[in-house]
Amino acid sequence: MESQYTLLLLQKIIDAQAAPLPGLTRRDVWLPAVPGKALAVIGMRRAGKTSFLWQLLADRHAQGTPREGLLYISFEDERLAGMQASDLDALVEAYYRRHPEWRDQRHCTFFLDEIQTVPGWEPFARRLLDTENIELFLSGSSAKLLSREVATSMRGRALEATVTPFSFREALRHAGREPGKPPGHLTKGEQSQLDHDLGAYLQHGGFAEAQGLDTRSRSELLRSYVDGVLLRDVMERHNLSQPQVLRWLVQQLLGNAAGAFSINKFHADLRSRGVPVAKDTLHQMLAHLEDAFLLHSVALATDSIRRQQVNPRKVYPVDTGLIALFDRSGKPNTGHALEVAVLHTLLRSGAQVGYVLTPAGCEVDFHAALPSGEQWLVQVCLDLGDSATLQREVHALQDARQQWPQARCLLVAQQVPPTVALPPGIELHRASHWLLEGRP
Ligand SMILES: Nc1ncnc2c1ncn2[C@@H]1O[C@H](COP(=O)(O)OP(=O)(O)OP(=O)(O)O)[C@@H](O)[C@H]1O
Repeated sequence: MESQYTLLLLQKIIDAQAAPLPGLTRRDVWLPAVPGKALAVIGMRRAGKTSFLWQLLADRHAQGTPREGLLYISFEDERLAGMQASDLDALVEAYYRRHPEWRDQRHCTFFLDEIQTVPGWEPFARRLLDTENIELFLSGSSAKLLSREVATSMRGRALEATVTPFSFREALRHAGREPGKPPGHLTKGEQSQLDHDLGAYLQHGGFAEAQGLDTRSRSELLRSYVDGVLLRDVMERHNLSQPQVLRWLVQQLLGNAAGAFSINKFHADLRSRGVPVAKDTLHQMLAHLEDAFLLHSVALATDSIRRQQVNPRKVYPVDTGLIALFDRSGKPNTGHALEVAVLHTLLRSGAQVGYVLTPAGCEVDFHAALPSGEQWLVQVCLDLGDSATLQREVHALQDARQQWPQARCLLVAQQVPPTVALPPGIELHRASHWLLEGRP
């Protein structure tokens, strides 16, 4: 079917297929392997979704699919403004006009970026899967291509892969310093470089564009990312009218990264200052911030829904680099940054994560239920140098283990003393190794 966009789409196809493959840092994103489904690549703005689509395309090419069988199209193009769902068929027509040999017998792959700019694109995407034998990867701005909406609108025909800022290993790879051997085999000099790199990663975070920037430029960049989320992904998208309340909320949440947050307390505080806002609005704002991937909240690990509801959630930013933006102490908050990095490592491995508060009042940072069925109790600690700290952390793990006797107990510490006596069943891991490996 001809459309006013056919010629333009044809030109975009020719240009995209002639473009050299970008030299990107390889991402270790987990992909669900379910044939016949579209894969929606989601994540916070600037986390690297488009780049990851290109990685997937390059992988297909390396595995033998010629470039003609791989089509990347970005709909974020002012010349396509006004395109409607009915015009999307023109894309398939333009593609087959250029590559008639792929129409019948071959299995081509489309990478549709910023697809959400075409209203009503979902039936088109479903049809590509069902009738055209086209494998489909989708990505879009987190403001519009929200995970649960993709799931609903694609009627179960799409699965998701989440792209986060670089992990520690990916950040090292980006800098050309990924160790080529297991961390346990590093020389003293290599280990000391790795520890130094970890310190930098915890401060600077993993956004690709923030790597290697000086402090002031990095703050400006990360602030612009956060502003983009607040303005476009939350305020504009959800038609909210209290920008200042949203800013206070974010300051409160991220100024206390890895801390417990109570909407009730925050609401009471605003009321006492004469700010009229409904508690429900605050709950919604928090949910929108999570949907936009700016932060992740962790509930108490328990089977009791009631206990989960009455206990506050702990809130973690998507990236350690954001901590310094909101911290008012003026000192680098490395302890919290390490907790954030450990949490994201657990989440990347597909774990369900909660925090632990034992009946005796001991706290353990994370209980992680892994897809394999394994359970871990993870205590994160900066420095285990003094024996009182060590004893306290070990005691908390032992106490928590009474609730989860099957769980492995891990102490993950940035500074590990050369010799340390631990009771049976408690494993000690150097943070730089644990984050590098992604699992013990
Ligand atoms: N794997 C990577 N290697 C090198 N640079 C990267 C990588 N991933 C992202 N970047 C850089 O980070 C920036 C943002 O990446 P990208 O456009 O892929 O993110 P996005 O999530 O699609 O952004 P948006 O939310 O704006 O659509 C770009 O400048 C890109 O070059």
